Parts: sequence; structure tokens; C-alpha cells
Amino acid sequence: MTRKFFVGGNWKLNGTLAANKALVDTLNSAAIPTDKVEVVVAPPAIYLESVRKQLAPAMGVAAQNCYHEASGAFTGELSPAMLKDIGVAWTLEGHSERREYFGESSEFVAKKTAFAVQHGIKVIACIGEKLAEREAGTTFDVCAEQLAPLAKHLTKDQWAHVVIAYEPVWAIGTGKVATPDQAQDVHAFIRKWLAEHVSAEVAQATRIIYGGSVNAKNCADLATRQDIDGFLVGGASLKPEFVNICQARL
Ligand SMILES: O=C(CO)COP(=O)(O)O
Repeated sequence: MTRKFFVGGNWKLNGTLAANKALVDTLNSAAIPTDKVEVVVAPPAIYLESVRKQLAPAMGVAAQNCYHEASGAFTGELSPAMLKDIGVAWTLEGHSERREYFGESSEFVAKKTAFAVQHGIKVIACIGEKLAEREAGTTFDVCAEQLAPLAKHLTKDQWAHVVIAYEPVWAIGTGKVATPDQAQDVHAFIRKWLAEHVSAEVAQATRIIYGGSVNAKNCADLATRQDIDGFLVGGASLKPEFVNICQARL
């Protein structure tokens, strides 16, 4: 079974109506074979609807965060039903910036992931170690700790709607991309972890994508590795070179 290559663009807290339109026009007019690569962009919440309306239907749109309640007194939050209402099929959960600046725990991330999937929204669930953790040799332990609540909250079938993004925190926005060997090692570990804690089928089918300083120059090498099924791109997703990254494995 082959896993469809997946490239996500996380726009973070960036964009204007005009800049978004220029970026979407670039994507719409680019030669991106969406039968071979799944492309999903994640604009800030306020722009989700306009980007969804402008982007070619073959490409997806993701929220950057989505809560684990359907409605009610939860100021500042979005629900899966609201995303569905405007035609948005995806959300990110557990990005390291949300873990770091907004105190999100792995348990909370897993609850939100399961709730989104239960309500028909697919999830890019993000994990990854900090520099000190890598230097202490605990990368695999940290990833396993972040994965464990996901395995607890998701049924085996629900994993079909989840993409795992491995994003080492030391590589995010630093220009210090993981080497293909470093990324492949962790991706292989994640796949083995899924085989041992979920099922062999889920391990085989789940896309594990890499994020952290991916750009048009370094993406091709990373894309050759067997357990790297795509990318989650920050800075470069705001530039025309995002198109080249989408074409990394054609
Ligand atoms: O955090 C990221 C994507 O979610 C990666 O960001 P950069 O590509 O800017 O390093």
C-alpha cells in the first residue's frame, strides 16, 4: 500500500486578504498534480472561509486549532462543526507553538484530535522534541509520550483520518533542518511505535510528515526517505517556493 504524499502549509499568524489571494492564485495556477500529492494550507482562523472559497477544490484547507466541544461558553474557540460548515476538512492539533505558548498538554491535544475526527474533521497531529531533549538523547521517549494519549483516545479506524507531523522544535523557524537521516530515524521510530501500540495496518497506512525549516532546496533529499511521507511547512509556505515543495516527490 502506498501512502499519498502530503504537503501542508502552516501559515501561522501571517497573512492579509491581499497576500492570501496572491498565494492562493499562485497555488491554483501551479502544476500540482493533486492525484499524487495531497496539499493542505492552514491560514489563520479569520481567513479560513475566504481561502476555502478561493482555493481550487482539489486542495484542502486546515484550521490551526480546533476545540473538543461542539458549542457553548468556550470563548475564543472553534468547533469541528463550524469548520465543516464552511467546507474546511482539516485541522492542526498540538503544534509545538501551541504546546509552548498556550500550555497545551499531550492529553489535551489527543482529546481535541479524537473529537475532531469523531465529528468528521481530519487532523494533522504534531509532535517533536526540543533541543535539550535531543541533546539528552530522549527524542524517542518524548515522541512516545506525545503519541501515547493519541493511541488512548483514537480507535484504530479513526487513525485513517490522522496525519502525524514530526516537527523537532529546534528545527522550526531556525533554518536548521533535520538531516534526512535524523528525520528518517524518528519517522521509523514513530512507525514502529504505531505498529506496537496501535496496529501493523495503522503503522503501514499512516502518513508521517516532517516539519522544520523545509524549503525548496532541502525537500527533495528528505522526500527520498522511505518513512517521510511529506512535509509541514511554515515560513516557505508563504512563498511561491511552496509549489516546489509540493512537487518534491513526483
Ligand atoms: O512549524 C512549522 C510548520 O508547522 C515549521 O516552520 P518552518 O518551516 O518555518 O521552520
